[in-house]
Amino acid sequence: MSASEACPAVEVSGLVKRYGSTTAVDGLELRLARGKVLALLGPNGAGKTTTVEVCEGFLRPDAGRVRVLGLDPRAESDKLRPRIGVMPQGGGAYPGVRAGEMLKLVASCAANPLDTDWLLDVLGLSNALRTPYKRLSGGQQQRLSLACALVGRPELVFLDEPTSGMDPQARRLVWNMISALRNDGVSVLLTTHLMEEAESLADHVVIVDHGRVVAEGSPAQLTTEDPDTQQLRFKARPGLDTSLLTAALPEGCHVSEAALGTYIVTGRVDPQVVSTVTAWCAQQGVLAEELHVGRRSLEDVFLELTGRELR
Ligand SMILES: Nc1ncnc2c1ncn2[C@@H]1O[C@H](COP(=O)(O)OP(=O)(O)OP(=O)(O)O)[C@@H](O)[C@H]1O
Repeated sequence: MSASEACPAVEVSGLVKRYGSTTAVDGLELRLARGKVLALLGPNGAGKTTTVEVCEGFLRPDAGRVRVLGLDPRAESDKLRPRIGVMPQGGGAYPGVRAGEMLKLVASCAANPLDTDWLLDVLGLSNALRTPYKRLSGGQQQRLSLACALVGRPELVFLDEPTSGMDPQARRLVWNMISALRNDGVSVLLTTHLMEEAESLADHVVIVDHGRVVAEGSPAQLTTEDPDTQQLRFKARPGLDTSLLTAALPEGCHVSEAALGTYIVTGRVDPQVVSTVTAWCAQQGVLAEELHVGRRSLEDVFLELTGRELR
């Protein structure tokens, strides 16, 4: 294994990036191992795109050290560019260019490109070959952008919100492609607002807020299977007095109405707790529906760490 193959795909330490008086990234640390998928999560404005654009070499950091495939993305961009694929947020193409031409143009810059017809077919774009970029639907533009990121057989791809604006079919197709890339040993750094996307694709999840890492780990580590942090979720009529139910449960259990008519019991959820909850609901004359016992979802963890208020 050569020295550059041994190094992580992405290594970021102490990254700071400011726009005037706004500190978009504030001492961020990140490490993506080779052949793995890392999902960067965070509320709007948390600094995800800025971080990705620094890694891609498009932005100059104000402080910190960034290495991508062992290279400095700005000083060594000529060496790096042929080895990475970039899918920017919101596409980015000359509006009049036809989809097929666009992909062929990008392919012509690669030493050993994938077959463009095959790639367009796989991404369901064969019928849009001659369609100008501006006339493609949002989801088609996203898929073309993904094709452009992949056509040069990159070792590492940056995907900034790859499935935003896609219908469920296209989203699943892209998820399968990302899994296939990982199986082929390609490293993937993606940003997303879809917890399901991060949970099902990522080996490593990094949650950022205000430009800093607030939590990281595998999806399983973040949602932890510790019995003390399991939860029971159920639906029932909105407005139940959760303090009364909490009082009926063993010490350490707590009930909250997380959303209108959705209740969450946290603590050590054992058979006795389930039985107490259903009996208490029966006493109130309400049916506990969609009762589910399990670990916290990634969304629960995300909201706990970053709060519920809008950004
Ligand atoms: N070119 C710019 N000029 C000034 N401020 C900027 C610029 N780009 C980003 N910012 C600010 O930097 C902060 C981080 O933005 P960034 O786009 O990195 O966040 P994000 O996590 O990718 O957000 P989103 O989820 O909404 O895409 C925000 O406060 C944003 O307004």
